Amino acid sequence: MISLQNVSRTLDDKQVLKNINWEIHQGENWVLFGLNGSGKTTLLNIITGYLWPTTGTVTVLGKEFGTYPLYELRRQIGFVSATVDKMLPSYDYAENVVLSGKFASLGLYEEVEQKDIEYALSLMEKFHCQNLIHRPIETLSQGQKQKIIILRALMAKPKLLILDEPCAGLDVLAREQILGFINEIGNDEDGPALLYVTHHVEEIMPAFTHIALLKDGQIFEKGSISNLLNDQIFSEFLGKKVLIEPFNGRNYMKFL
Ligand SMILES: Nc1ncnc2c1ncn2[C@@H]1O[C@H](COP(=O)(O)OP(=O)(O)OP(=O)(O)O)[C@@H](O)[C@H]1O
Repeated sequence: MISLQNVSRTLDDKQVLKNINWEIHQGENWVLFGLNGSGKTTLLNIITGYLWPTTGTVTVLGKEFGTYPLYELRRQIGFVSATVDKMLPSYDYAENVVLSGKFASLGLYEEVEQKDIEYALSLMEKFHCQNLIHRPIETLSQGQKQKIIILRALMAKPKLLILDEPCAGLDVLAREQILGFINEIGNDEDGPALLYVTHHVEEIMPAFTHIALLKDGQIFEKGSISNLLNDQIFSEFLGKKVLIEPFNGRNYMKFL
């Protein structure tokens, strides 16, 4: 799905990413875990083709960057961040925003086909959002808006869905709702591979299989969550003694 080989990136004389080697295969759901300033955004910008690496090669969905039209690739990659909701058309209905994912717009400005409408509604039903049908966006809670934005990304049937801190700014209840929602998408056999960016251990849901720990622009460790999500690795990664406590399929971190 994604292959980064010896990827480095310099911005204004600062080496922001250093020699990143990372492979994401079909059937894997990854967490990209890093503290502020570790290089997560820069890495995502490289994966989505908005930034070019200074050195190294990037292959996404089997296509090496530079050899294939980027807009074709981007259509197959869904992207959700915490800030997209600010751009939502407030008077439009939720289902129209979902539908607009087909056209890579945020509201509906194009002619739609019946089959697209049916697919949008089926997505809303499949992921338990039928109660949001016919609701103007301005009447939705922050968590409900985020669900609509995620469904909008699914509308284009992406092979890869990147979720860049999608729970940032949500209250604890809305966050739990969204995490459950994302977990369901991650468990869906017909769904896209997920790449979830966070710096919160408790957001790592059971559907995630792998984790890459990014520190100072370098991959500190990467591999299966069962091997890496533990006291020793996280204490070394953070440079502070921490305890990772599993509970009910999730993990919680405490500083000692
Ligand atoms: N245009 C730029 N010029 C110089 N340095 C930059 C530039 N953009 C980012 N950086 C630096 O590169 C490092 C990585 O930034 P990046 O935004 O990728 O990190 P991040 O992990 O996404 O951080 P956060 O979680 O705070 O958003 C930071 O130290 C940042 O200050």
